[in-house]
Amino acid sequence: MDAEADGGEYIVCEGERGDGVYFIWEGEAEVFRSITGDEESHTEFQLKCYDYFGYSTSTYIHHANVIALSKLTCLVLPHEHCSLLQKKSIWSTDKSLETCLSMESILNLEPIEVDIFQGINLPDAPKSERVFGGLLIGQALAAASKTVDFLKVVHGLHAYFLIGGDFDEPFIYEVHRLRDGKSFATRRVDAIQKGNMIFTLLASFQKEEEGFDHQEATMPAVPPPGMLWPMEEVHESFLTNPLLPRTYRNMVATGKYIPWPIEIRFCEPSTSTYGIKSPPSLRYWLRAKDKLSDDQALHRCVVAYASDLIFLNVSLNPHRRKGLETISASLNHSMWFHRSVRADDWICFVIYSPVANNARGFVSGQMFDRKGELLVSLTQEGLIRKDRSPNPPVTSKL
Ligand SMILES: CCCCCCCCCCCCCC(=O)SCCNC(=O)CCNC(=O)[C@H](O)C(C)(C)COP(=O)(O)OP(=O)(O)OC[C@H]1O[C@@H](n2cnc3c(N)ncnc32)[C@H](O)[C@@H]1OP(=O)(O)O
Repeated sequence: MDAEADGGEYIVCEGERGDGVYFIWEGEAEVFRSITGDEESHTEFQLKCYDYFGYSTSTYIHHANVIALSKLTCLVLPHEHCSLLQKKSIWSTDKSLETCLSMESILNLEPIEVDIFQGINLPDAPKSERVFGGLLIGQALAAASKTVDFLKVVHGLHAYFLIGGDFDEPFIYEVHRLRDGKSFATRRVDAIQKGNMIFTLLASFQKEEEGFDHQEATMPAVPPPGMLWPMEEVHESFLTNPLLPRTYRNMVATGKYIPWPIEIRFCEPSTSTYGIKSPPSLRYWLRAKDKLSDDQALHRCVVAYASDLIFLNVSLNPHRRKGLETISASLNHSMWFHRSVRADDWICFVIYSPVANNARGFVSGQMFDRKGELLVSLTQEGLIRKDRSPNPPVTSKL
């Protein structure tokens, strides 16, 4: 909506309830406050084109009068739409994000001190037995990104998971500025809980630069995501699938299913649930469920988060058999970003495990966009063991 006034007319009056934020589109105005009653008044300053005033919430009362000095046109953003003015990006620490489970809320960090940030495991986020490694990678990378010149984006990262995290304690991310060069910048981020370093990440950032270009890797021929089942439907089918043990089906039926913020579509039916041996490879499409703001740093953090979801367990495929219970935990994780990514568009994750030995599985992966361009290369090494106890309680060592 807009508001108009001629020279000398009041556009807002002191003591009146504010109805939104006013942006001056044309003309000039004067701000003044009454000092005692109506007689004395006191000019504060003048407003010109593109200046703005007013309040974004309906409870505020104007503390000054605004009078048009000439013909004045203001565009008014009513307070009920003022949330549009809030930034939606990992650079914002908007508290309202905590109410909905979007990727931006999961990666949201609170600045505590210079180069120190705090992240949490949202209570309503999906959980497994351990604090999800991808959460630590995504939040630590977000912390590092906040300390780097915005023209530089992450191109490589290497992380180590040192101790299992505690779901109920905040993660404190300490960023160490190792180097700031003209083209590159390097950061180390340590994640601390109760005084213990649980995770550490090294990340290198680079400015965009013209250079040599080739791609030998080719995306395998896979069905497009639109032709494949959403994970939710696969999950529902477990309830009635007679191939699955009854105990497993009961667990699916009674367990609370919390949808992931990442949508996943397997390119071929996954047999891992059935306890059947299969080759050490997997291909699936993934993307963030929510639309993300255009912030390349955010997109890379979301891809980093998602990359740890279904990766290491591919190394268990050739060892699966009925009744075999396993424990697994990511030990380290490396990523190389070759190109810009859009985490809210489909990405094909092609995983292969060339070796497992000494209770460690090794996986390597490639992520392609829908055109077949290689976006990211990844590797991970993780602990894979036969479970010694039927239901091992995984507790934090902090
Ligand atoms: C989108 C939604 C996301 C959220 C949903 C996610 C779902 C998807 C999930 C995706 C998941 C993605 C992947 C992720 O996110 S995994 C999460 C990220 N990774 C980690 O948290 C690993 C952190 N690192 C460590 O915990 C340590 O470095 C480890 C443990 C690796 C080594 O440290 P250490 O050298 O000290 O270890 P240890 O060898 O002495 O053993 C440690 C303990 O384990 C017991 N133990 C040993 N062997 C067995 C056995 N065979 N059966 C049963 N228990 C066994 C053993 O008794 C001992 O306990 P205790 O005696 O000390 O009490």
